[in-house]
Amino acid sequence: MQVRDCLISAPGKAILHGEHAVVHGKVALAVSLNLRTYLQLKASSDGKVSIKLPNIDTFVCWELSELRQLTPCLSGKKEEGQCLDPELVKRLREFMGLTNENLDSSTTATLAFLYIYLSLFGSGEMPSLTVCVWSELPTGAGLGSSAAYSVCLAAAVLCAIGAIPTPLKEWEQTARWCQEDLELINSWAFQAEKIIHGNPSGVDNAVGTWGGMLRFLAGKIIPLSRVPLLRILLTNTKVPRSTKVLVARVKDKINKFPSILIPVLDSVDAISCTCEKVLNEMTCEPITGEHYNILEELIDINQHHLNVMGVGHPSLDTLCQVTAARGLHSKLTGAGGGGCGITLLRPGNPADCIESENCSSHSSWMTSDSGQSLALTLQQSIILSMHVATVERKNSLLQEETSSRTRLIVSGHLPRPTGG
Ligand SMILES: Nc1ncnc2c1ncn2[C@@H]1O[C@H](COP(=O)(O)OP(=O)(O)OP(=O)(O)O)[C@@H](O)[C@H]1O
Ligand SMILES: C[C@@](O)(CCO)CC(=O)[O-]
Ligand SMILES: [Mg+2]
Repeated sequence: MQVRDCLISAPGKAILHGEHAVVHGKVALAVSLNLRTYLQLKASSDGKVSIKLPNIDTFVCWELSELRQLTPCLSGKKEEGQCLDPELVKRLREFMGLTNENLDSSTTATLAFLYIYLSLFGSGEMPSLTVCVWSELPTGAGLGSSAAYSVCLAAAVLCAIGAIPTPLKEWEQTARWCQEDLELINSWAFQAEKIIHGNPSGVDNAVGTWGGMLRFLAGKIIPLSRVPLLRILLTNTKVPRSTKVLVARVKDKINKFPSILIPVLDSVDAISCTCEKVLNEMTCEPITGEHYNILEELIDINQHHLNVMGVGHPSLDTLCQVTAARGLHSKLTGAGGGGCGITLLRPGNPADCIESENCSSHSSWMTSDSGQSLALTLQQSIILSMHVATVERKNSLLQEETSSRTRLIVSGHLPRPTGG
């Protein structure tokens, strides 16, 4: 079987409010970034299936004959991807020789790939192909790298089996899928996220699939079309962490202290709803300092709640302290435990004042892989701007590499990963 080559791209995301609470049925507000993951699928004729994941130093190749042995248990359903097939997961784990639950980056990404490949191709003729995925997103830093990876995988394999069209015409720069196709992509991406996260809410893959800013509640996705211009500083503490571990930690805490933690989750829900209301007001009436006061207080309260849930980290505390000393308010974004934080900037706060300040006294808190100090690392902070105007909504999941018009624009740069 020969599949069609394709190039897919999906965005990362930042969560403004609602991380972790969203896993327990509460509201989250999230927005896509113009930092993206790219996937190239190429047909091959060597009787092998290969994956190249340069960001995580993973290069694996299987004979088709090996993979065929894993297929008899498959139901071959391509219409939906809501529940993981436990039998296939078990076989894959045995095939890969996995015994424990907490897997490294490479194993998790490989497992997610094999799950999607075998679920979708397993009931028919299995094609020989090479998949290469590379990303502008830092891996495991709270910006939805796993979801962007999952969305790309799902879209590419669905295209390859012909379950969704390859809508790209020669003269078009970007491809669009209809709502039904996007829902199918999202549902399979959700499965891949389950392999990576254990118990994801689905918010990250929804943003990766649809882009823009959205409100997410118990699987329901509501695009937010009226959003004011906000500038948000995004800072990577570079402290590695795993979303799966953090989500499990919060669940344990809720089970241990339900009467204490459930009100915290309800409060986070109220924060997301209040934030949404204020953002909406800011598009209808002149923006005042009071709007910013409320947004800042919501950030502070939520950060305290996230600490109570046990997903803070000293590096994030330092981010909050360093920015508070400059009158700015920060919280973690994504799963926490390290990773990235967001800082709300008021219109008068020039970002360069933050970068140019002498931060050497904090040189130990955000030491990067190469031993750079905070002063240097802060230059790797990036400013996000949410656009006021509702630009024409484009699918943020593209089939060709072009700049997409998502609603959160990153100016400045995170380092591009090597090997991409
Ligand atoms: N570019 C990539 N190539 C291959 N695998 C990737 C890539 N990006 C992410 N992954 C997979 O996703 C895992 C990281 O997912 P994780 O959910 O822990 O972090 P995140 O998605 O970046 O943050 P958050 O879930 O808080 O937004 C990696 O360990 C790897 O398995
Ligand atoms: C921590 C979490 O709420 C957000 C991770 O970006 C997990 C999830 O919603 O799946
Ligand atoms: Mg993730």
